[in-house]
Amino acid sequence: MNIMTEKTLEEVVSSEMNKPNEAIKMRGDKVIVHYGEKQALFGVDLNIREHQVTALIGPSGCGKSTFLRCLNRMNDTIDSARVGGKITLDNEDIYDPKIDVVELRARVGMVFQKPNPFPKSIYENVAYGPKIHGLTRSKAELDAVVESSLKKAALWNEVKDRLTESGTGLSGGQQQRLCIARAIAVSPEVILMDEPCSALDPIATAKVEELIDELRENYTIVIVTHSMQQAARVSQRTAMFHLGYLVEEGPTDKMFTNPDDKRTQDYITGRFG
Ligand SMILES: Nc1ncnc2c1ncn2[C@@H]1O[C@H](COP(=O)(O)OP(=O)(O)OP(=O)(O)O)[C@@H](O)[C@H]1O
Repeated sequence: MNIMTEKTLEEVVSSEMNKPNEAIKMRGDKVIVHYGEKQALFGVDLNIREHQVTALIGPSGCGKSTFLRCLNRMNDTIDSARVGGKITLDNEDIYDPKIDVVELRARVGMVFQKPNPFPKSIYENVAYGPKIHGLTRSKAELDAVVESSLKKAALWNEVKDRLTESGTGLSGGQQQRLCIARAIAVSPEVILMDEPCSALDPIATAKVEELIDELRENYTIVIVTHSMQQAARVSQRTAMFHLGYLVEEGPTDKMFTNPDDKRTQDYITGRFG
């Protein structure tokens, strides 16, 4: 009898632990993008789950970066780009005219393919965002934000004695973690990463991948990657794009072992792309 009760409890606990986090942080609804006459996305419906890493995969030119840039309105900076459909953050339409784009980009931060620290000190690179957003009231508070952001980006120990040195003097992998610290410093809710490891060597890549896994606890992450191994290592959900369409989306382990669509199967096994 006791054994039965224990087993039932164990089952309950285990099913609770294995329950996927269903909270939707961002919702893409029939997202369409044109660059001038050329259509790059054809009605993409894709939800981004909170505290999960979503990997966007697919052959070159399929629209992964275009979709990623829609999520914090970076496409606004491209003159020819027109975005249609609807994208929400916590159920709020991010293309609503009332939305302050600067504030949106603080909530939905971005890390680019090539590390792009400002030609300023390591300290200033991280302090810049909190300063312009008025997030801190004293030098001591700003120091604390810089330190905690560098710690969260797993860079503090390597730079704590050289905060006044230029950010551009760091190694590529350190520069990318500095850019992640810079994004974290304004307390984003979502971090977009566009091939963040493509300019890094395998050791720096492993560090950034480890970091991505740790960041998931506090942030929602969307990453564009060409590396199937990377998608499999860091993400919980994977979305496969092809020729501007979302082919399918699902749990990463399923997408890599038993995808529904032949195009996903062909892509992950290297038959095209
Ligand atoms: N700024 C732009 N102006 C015009 N066309 C663009 C622009 N950016 C992207 N495109 C086009 O939109 C389509 C999708 O490009 P996008 O960069 O989103 O694809 P991707 O899947 O991220 O590719 P890659 O893996 O090569 O980075 C491509 O046909 C591309 O040529």
